[in-house]
Amino acid sequence: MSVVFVYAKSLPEAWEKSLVELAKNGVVIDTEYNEKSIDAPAFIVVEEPFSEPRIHLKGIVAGSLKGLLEYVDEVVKGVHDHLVEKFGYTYHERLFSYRLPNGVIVNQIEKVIEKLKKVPYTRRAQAITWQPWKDLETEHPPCLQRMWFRVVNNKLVMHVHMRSNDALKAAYMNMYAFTELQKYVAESIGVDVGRYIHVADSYHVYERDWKWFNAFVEQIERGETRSRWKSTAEYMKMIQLLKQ
Ligand SMILES: O=c1ccn([C@H]2C[C@H](O)[C@@H](COP(=O)(O)O)O2)c(=O)[nH]1
Repeated sequence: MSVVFVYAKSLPEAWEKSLVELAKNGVVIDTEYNEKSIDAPAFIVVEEPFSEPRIHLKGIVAGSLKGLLEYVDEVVKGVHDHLVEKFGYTYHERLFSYRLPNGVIVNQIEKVIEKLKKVPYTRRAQAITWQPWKDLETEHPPCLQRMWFRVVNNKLVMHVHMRSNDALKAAYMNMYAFTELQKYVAESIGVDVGRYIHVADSYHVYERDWKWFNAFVEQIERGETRSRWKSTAEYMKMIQLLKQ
């Protein structure tokens, strides 16, 4: 079946398994960037997203090792929201200050936290990014579409829905940052972090990356990539060493 379905304990395990499944089950589909991609819908379950090791060094495709932390600050703290005019959107801006065409601004995450504090089992705690009055026309519409939250057994569960996700060059960093947002919401409610589910309508790898994608998948299957899994403490130490 041409779908990616993954069940894993940790983030590095989930990401690796998703790439193996995509290589096996993906189909070749054209893209709007004049090149082909290998593509499948993906459903990725991460049972304990904060279990260690949580870092996959190969998943950090950001120019620098600390780029992962900068991306977390962008998504959770909004450090790049001042650049929205230039880039069209940031996830933090859409989630924490979603601007309606009439100028009204909605802090969806604050509302999610309020709702879950009142009714932990509500099915209505969600935040969206899509703004059809402009995203249907803009050049770079957001890939993240919706985040859904619920408290189950005193843990905060989060489901994330993306319309499009670069499996090789973005998915790990997306999942890492989104689970940091999950932790932020969990802490605001006063519960632990629970299961994370990542859904992508199109989970893909571009043709230009196929060579190293296939090589990486072979390395995963031979068990050679475990040395790239690091605990958060090890990762922080690596960043400190680079600073010196
Ligand atoms: O958070 C993001 C933002 C972008 N992309 C990737 C997915 C696609 O490869 C590309 C956007 O292209 P379109 O789907 O808009 O054509 O960027 C991600 O994977 N995650």
